[in-house]
Amino acid sequence: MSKDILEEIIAHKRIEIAGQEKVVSAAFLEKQLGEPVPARSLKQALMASPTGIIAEFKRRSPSKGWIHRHADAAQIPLAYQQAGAAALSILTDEAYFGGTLKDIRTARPTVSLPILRKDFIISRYQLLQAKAVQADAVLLIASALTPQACLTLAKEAHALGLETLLEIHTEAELDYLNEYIDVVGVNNRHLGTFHTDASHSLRLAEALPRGIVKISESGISSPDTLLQLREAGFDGFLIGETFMKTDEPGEALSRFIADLLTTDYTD
Ligand SMILES: O=C(O)c1ccccc1NCC(=O)[C@H](O)[C@H](O)COP(=O)(O)O
Repeated sequence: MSKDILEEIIAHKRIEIAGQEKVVSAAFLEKQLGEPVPARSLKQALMASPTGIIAEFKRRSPSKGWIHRHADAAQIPLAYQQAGAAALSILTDEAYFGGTLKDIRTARPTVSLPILRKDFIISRYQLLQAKAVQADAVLLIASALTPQACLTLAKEAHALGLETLLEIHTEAELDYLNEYIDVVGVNNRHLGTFHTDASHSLRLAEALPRGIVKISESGISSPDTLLQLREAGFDGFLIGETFMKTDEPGEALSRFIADLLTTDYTD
């Protein structure tokens, strides 16, 4: 993704949110929510899980086009859970990723795992939407926000009972960390070229603060890579395309975990 495309996505998002707010106001959404319901904790799920895999539901991407055009949100998240995922990520951006908030609403009653709303969050309205469909955590992308906006959104997310995943790509973006961030993720996807390189996380690992749950995101396609990342201190691994490009993403995750366990024990 070029920086221009990130800017394009964010510009589109602003227009999209303004349109949505005209149809369903923030005040209406807030009223629907009632008392804050505690989220299923992504952080705790990652710490407790033997795999640490956050399995992603992703129909398309700006880098690859359609990956799994007719993916069913009533079937794949459940299959991921049955295969041994630690948590789920559901892309809700429609224009660039072919997802919708409805995908979380559909998946929620079928699974007990924490669900991350994966989107380009730039306003409190999107946090209300996330809560309304019973997501448990939201993504905050450093390169799409200022540190102050990140702090404000993370604080508001907590007030609504949502956990936060801060995504960084550079060491400098560690400045975005604040007391309301629950998990920090290193994105292996280069924002200028779309190139994904899991060793990017290995290079940044030393710079990450101790005592925070850490995940590595994007471009993870083998158990070997996951084990190297785990060795370097990562607790979680966000994986989408590796599973979604197959006909049966849940079975692909099952095979991945079986290979992971075999590799782990024979090391
Ligand atoms: O996937 C993309 O092409 C992409 C482009 C621009 C911004 C974000 C993008 N992906 C969102 C994600 O964070 C990934 O879906 C997630 O990290 C999983 O990555 P992968 O395992 O490589 O599908």
